[in-house]
Amino acid sequence: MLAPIQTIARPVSSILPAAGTLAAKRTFFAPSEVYNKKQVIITKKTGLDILNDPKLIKGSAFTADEKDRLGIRGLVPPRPQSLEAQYKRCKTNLDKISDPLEKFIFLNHLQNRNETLYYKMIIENFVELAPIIYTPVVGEACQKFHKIFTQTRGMYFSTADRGQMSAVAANWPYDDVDVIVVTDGSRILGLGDLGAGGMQIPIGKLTLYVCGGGINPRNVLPIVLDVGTNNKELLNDPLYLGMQHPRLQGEEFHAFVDEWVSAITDRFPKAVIQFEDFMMPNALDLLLKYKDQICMFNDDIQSTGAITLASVLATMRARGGSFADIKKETFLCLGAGSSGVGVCETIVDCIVAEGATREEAYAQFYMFDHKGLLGKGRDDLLPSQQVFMRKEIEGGKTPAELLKKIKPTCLLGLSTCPKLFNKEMLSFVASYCEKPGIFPLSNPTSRSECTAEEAVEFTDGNLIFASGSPFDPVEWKGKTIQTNQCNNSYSFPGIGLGLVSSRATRVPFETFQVCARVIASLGTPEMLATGKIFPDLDNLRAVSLEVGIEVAKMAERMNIATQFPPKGMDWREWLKHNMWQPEYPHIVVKNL
Ligand SMILES: NC(=O)C1=CN([C@@H]2O[C@H](COP(=O)(O)OP(=O)(O)OC[C@H]3O[C@@H](n4cnc5c(N)ncnc54)[C@H](OP(=O)(O)O)[C@@H]3O)[C@@H](O)[C@H]2O)C=CC1
Ligand SMILES: CC(=O)C(=O)O
Ligand SMILES: [Mg+2]
Repeated sequence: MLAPIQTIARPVSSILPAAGTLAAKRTFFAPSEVYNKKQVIITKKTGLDILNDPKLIKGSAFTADEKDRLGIRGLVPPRPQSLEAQYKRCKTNLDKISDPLEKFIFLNHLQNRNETLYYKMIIENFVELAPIIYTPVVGEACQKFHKIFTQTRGMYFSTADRGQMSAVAANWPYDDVDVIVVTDGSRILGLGDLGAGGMQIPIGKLTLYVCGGGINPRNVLPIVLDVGTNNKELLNDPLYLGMQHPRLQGEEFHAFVDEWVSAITDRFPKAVIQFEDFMMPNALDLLLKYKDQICMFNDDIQSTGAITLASVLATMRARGGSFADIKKETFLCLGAGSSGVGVCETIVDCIVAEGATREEAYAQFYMFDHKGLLGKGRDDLLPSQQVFMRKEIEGGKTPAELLKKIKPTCLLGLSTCPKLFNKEMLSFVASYCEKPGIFPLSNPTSRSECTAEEAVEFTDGNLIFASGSPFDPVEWKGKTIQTNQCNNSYSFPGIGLGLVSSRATRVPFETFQVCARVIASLGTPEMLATGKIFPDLDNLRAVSLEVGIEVAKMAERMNIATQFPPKGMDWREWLKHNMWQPEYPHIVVKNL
């Protein structure tokens, strides 16, 4: 059960523009597929074409009437079975597999065979299967993409398609696309450049959009921009599936992405575009270039910022304080890449909303990269990093050298380097701070800055723990200390639901502030007392609904919404209504 949203000290609406006269702007759009209580698909396909389409197939669940109407009588077993019975058979077979990558491959095949059954499987077993289709196992699947590949999914735009991207975009067979997740595979989790193998990340993220955010799976599109790879092993591997040349850089890279953005927004003007796992500085440069032009955001920079801010705000609550206490925190952040900078900027935005100046807010941060502190004398920093520079301290000093001076109350790990949160650091922080925030956020598990066991042992159980990849709760001195997953998978599905339901034209920075405050308010006092700061992953749909409602309302207040609840419905009802459920559709055959 979720706690009701608490009233927040300073409502985010106060930092947003006042709503205009919205009534005049309402454009009640025509009833669409999701508007029907029963999902209906109209197709011209019949016979084997239906059985070979993962969006249409029902396998043994076709009724006698459907078998006749769709021309498949005799092509499937005679006794109709329910989706429930199919699910049970499939889960029994999945449970026989012990190797995580083999489970991934089984689920991958299921998705390519029968999408409805696949999404039902994930929704019903979210906590168990999210680590398979998402971090950590998806990381291994990306590394081995060219070795385990059997069937294509999504779209690839490569250097061979330059000058023809509109024609390539036209090849996608569905006109309605609500959400696109796109990567160039240059920084996949903390695993580096995996080239075209990065495709599993957009596929996994979109599964979370469907299962966690209720986005219609028929309207999602995973995309790889194949601009080459600098991964030497892949460049020399005869099985590699991507373009075997070095990555485009600089102007050539930007011209490539510009052409793609133009082609894709012409073809799918309603789509929300999530940029994912682009390396620095491209990740930030692309965000800054497109954020005011199209409906896009960068997941690693912005939705990671939202969920990490939520974790920090919820930590304030777990200590018995309020969101405003964030102004008293001291943050030590290991990692100054796209996520490190994005997370810290999102926290700065919140501190400013709580009444501090931007300078005061930046002064609460100590940021490190592999050369040490971003401090005096560092002339190698990007503008996005320079704002976090500590001009009063020599650049390059190590966290260990500065720990006693800075006395951080919150540790952020976005470094891709395992074990950086060591015993010395963790035990010191726990010696003066009540419930320090210990957030090793690097993925997959092998890159985590510490494990949950290490964090609990070295802090003697005095902590709030949230990690990028999942860790089990830890038994400590007769108590169970709860762990949390601070991953953007908690934030982007709800953000997407709100943006799609309101057909927002842009994704303003307020989106991520709204999202963070909603999620930070969801923990009950009982949960917070055990170290649990937000609901478990199996409540993700409920979390996404709350986030989505507030994001849609924000879009309305900011005059960027172009779609509104039909007469008689409020945003809550509208979003609930829009959330896709894993049920077989009614199929109608028409010569289109
Ligand atoms: N939990 C979540 O939801 C999310 C987690 N992440 C994870 O965060 C990690 C970082 O992602 P991202 O920022 O995009 O990656 P980047 O490659 O852009 O940045 C990595 C940063 O870590 C720094 N670094 C490397 N070694 C050390 C070290 N020993 N000490 C301190 N800093 C170090 C790098 O410094 P330098 O440039 O000097 O080498 C760089 O600033 C990844 O593992 C990713 O999976 C990302 C998004 C979401
Ligand atoms: C979670 C995520 O987006 C990442 O690790 O890159
Ligand atoms: Mg990512």
